[in-house]
Amino acid sequence: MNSSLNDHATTSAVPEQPAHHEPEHERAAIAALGHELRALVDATVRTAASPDTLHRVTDGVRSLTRQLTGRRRARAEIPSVDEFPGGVRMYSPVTGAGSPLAPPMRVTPADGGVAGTCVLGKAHEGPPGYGHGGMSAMLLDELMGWACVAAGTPAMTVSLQLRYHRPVPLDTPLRAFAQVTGVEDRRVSVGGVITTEEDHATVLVAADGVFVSPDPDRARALFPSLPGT
Ligand SMILES: CCCCCCCCCCCCCC(=O)SCCNC(=O)CCNC(=O)[C@H](O)C(C)(C)COP(=O)(O)OP(=O)(O)OC[C@H]1O[C@@H](n2cnc3c(N)ncnc32)[C@H](O)[C@@H]1OP(=O)(O)O
Repeated sequence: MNSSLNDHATTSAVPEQPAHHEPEHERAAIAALGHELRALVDATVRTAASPDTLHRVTDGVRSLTRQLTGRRRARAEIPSVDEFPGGVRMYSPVTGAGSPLAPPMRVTPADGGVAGTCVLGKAHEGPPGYGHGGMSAMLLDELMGWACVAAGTPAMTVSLQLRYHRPVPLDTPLRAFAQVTGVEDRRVSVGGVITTEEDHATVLVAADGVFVSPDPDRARALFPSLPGT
């Protein structure tokens, strides 16, 4: 596993003369835009600005969107800056430093599995002040996928069972942990939990999942642009 997955998450400086086709420079630029877009999303869901202001900002955002021109990636295309499976995914909605949707969660190896740290904001809200249950599921699903990669068996979720013990607080450092608990041929059993960073003993959400590694023919069909498939 590439443990530097999210080292780009906090990068905010764009080189003055980015060297094109250098992945690290591209990733820094992607992460810088992702960072600003997440700030925009956060400001958008927290603001109490007047309708006039919202209309003015809408016009500004529309003109910015028009600047993202050029070739668009095809549906199943893997970005050149990514390392799939098992490495950097710049636009992952969970870990991607370039995603306006991602917290983004930082993944590192830990205690026989993988740990993920992040803070959920107002954009991830379910009950007022707490995280959406679907966000918890998404964090755990992704991290459990990373646990499969770390165990040497990249695999896809076929079932995910969640138990919500306590609400997950917003604006609070969180820690998720996932580990493989069993492997039977292509079937991988994985467990995961979410706690706060402050209190690892109080489980907020627990998950049990079954993941299956696609056989080579299925992998080729699902991911035609994956080198080696
Ligand atoms: C190159 C590989 C890359 C993979 C990397 C992924 C990275 C993901 C990134 C992370 C993103 C985060 C994560 C995400 O978001 S992953 C996205 C959400 N998940 C999906 O989209 C997966 C959708 N499902 C499928 O495409 C297929 O089911 C796959 C391809 C996974 C397996 O299709 P296959 O045709 O092989 O199987 P099946 O579907 O007929 O049946 C499944 C059933 O069979 C059991 N079973 C099957 N085989 C074995 C076996 N050998 N030994 C023991 N048991 C086996 C299996 O447990 C299940 O049991 P049950 O239902 O009866 O209880």
